[in-house]
Amino acid sequence: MKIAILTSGGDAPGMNVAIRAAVRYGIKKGHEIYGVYSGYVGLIKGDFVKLDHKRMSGIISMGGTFLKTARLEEFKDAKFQEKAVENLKKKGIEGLIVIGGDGSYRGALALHNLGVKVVTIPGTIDNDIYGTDYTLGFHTALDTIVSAMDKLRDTSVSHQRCSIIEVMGRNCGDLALYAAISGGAEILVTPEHKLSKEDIIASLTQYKKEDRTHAIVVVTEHQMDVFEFAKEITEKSKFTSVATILGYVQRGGSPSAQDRILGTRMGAYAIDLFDQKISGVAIGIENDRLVYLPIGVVINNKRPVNPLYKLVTEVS
Ligand SMILES: Nc1ncnc2c1ncn2[C@@H]1O[C@H](COP(=O)(O)OP(=O)(O)OP(=O)(O)O)[C@@H](O)[C@H]1O
Ligand SMILES: O=P(O)(O)OC[C@H]1O[C@](O)(CO)[C@@H](O)[C@@H]1O
Ligand SMILES: [Mg+2]
Repeated sequence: MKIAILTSGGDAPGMNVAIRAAVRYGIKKGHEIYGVYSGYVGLIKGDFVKLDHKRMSGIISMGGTFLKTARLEEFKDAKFQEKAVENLKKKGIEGLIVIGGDGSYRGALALHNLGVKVVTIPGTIDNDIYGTDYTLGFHTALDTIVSAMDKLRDTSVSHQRCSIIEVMGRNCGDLALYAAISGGAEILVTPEHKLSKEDIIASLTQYKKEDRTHAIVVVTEHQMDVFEFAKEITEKSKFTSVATILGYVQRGGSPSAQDRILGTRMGAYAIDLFDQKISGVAIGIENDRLVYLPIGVVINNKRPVNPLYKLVTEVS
């Protein structure tokens, strides 16, 4: 069978690993594997490249995605989706592996509904996809955040400051939550765990009275203007505060061993699913076992609130 593979949405460390596994395992299983450049952009342009074992050499340790990625608003339009199907048909490609986040999954479902055999792999640092404990790239991004937090802690302690750290995650607080636990943050603000500014300032005022030398506040993006809030904390709590937005550094870097294993397992599993004539599904990992669910189910469900939230308050 001819199978194409693309990466879409924000890049995530581990995407290359999943491509590598799907290509090498897929070829061993007798398939022809094609890469599509720049996600859905390449699909509507017919920008395909045949991939072989050798082309995968060396990419296991590379961050980003060698196939490039894109966000393409127009892909919500049926006209462009039909063009993509036409281009796949022209090449005789029957199967498509989409590696991306929830938005990319919507495009994948549209293609599945138009008759393409699609399997999706959760590739996003945000960990915001239903039906999987972890998305590919989440753990590497988390490691990057924790290493930055350790550095920020050093300077916070030296200057006896409060450090506010804004991390990515879009509408999901998992990066902030796991970072708060791993980096020993005092306060955590996420979409699932909102705290009022007054409550945060009251806690920091109390910490200052207790003579704590520093404090770390981790905040998911889009929750507040962290620079303005740092000024407000400094004025009201007397705990001198500085804000750092970690930004795109969180999306880059060599995938962690954990993401390499996850990417390899998921890439190979996608091929196994095609071989079992299963498609229209999203791959996930639950309790360390590979699983799959219909893409529509994954898109239409929200992840339950993470039970780890309890831990943050208990150990801060
Ligand atoms: N409803 C939809 N129908 C068809 N295609 C869609 C739809 N929503 C999103 N897409 C396609 O998927 C692309 C990626 O979506 P989005 O920007 O939400 O990123 P993502 O895949 O969720 O990844 P991340 O959140 O990690 O950046 C969009 O630019 C668009 O091309
Ligand atoms: O690259 P862009 O389009 O600015 O996207 C940023 C968004 O992408 C993500 O990094 C996920 O890939 C989110 O955490 C963030 O909100
Ligand atoms: Mg998304």
